Amino acid sequence: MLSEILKKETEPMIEAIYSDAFIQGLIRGDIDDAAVAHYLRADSLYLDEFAKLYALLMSKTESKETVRFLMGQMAFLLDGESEAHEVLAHAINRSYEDIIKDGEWYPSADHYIKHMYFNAYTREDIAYAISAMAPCPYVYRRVAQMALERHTFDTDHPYRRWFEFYANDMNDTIDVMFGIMDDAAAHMTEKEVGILRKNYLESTEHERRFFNMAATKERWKGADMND
Ligand SMILES: Cc1ncc(CN)c(N)n1
Repeated sequence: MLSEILKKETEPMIEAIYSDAFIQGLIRGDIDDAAVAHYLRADSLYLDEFAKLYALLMSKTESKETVRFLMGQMAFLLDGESEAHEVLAHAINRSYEDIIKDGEWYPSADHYIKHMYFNAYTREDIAYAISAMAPCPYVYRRVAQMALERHTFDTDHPYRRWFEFYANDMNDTIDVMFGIMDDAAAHMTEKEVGILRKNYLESTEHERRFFNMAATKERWKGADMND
């Protein structure tokens, strides 16, 4: 099945994400506060758009079951992940609202969301957009599982609940997304399946870039000229 192949194929990239500065900083608990704030500013914008992508896909499917899933995901995103974000804001002793009020589309986040929108707007079958979106829950679940398997977090560890949230709350989302991709792949040509695969691999790389963007506090070069 396509999803099983992709899970295996992306495991080295997910190991790399796990070893990179952002996740390791969360695990050690000594990540730079400014990197966490940078991540939250980008991620609040990213999740708002991710929710709107579901709305866009709703208009493209005939399946009521898929519409129900998409609606549930929208509600979850508009509200649900705030729990994970609150953990990060609390760890750096700042209010979430205060951190995100000057959110910006930093380059890597900007590139990532446009990859998803491109697939949602230019292709009729929602499986293409879903293949670009599925690494979003999958990478976080896998990274969180790795962290919880490999480390014992003290109960008062500032980021423990962030890992627990993503290790546990993504299962239904991932199953449905992989189901949509696998069903589509079963009747697609080899070339079309190749696009699903490429979308998925690129998004996994985008996930890595997104964390590194926060760790390095990436900005547009032109933005410095206004400082
Ligand atoms: C960039 C990104 N990717 C994934 C997730 C987890 N839904 C997230 N919050 N942000």
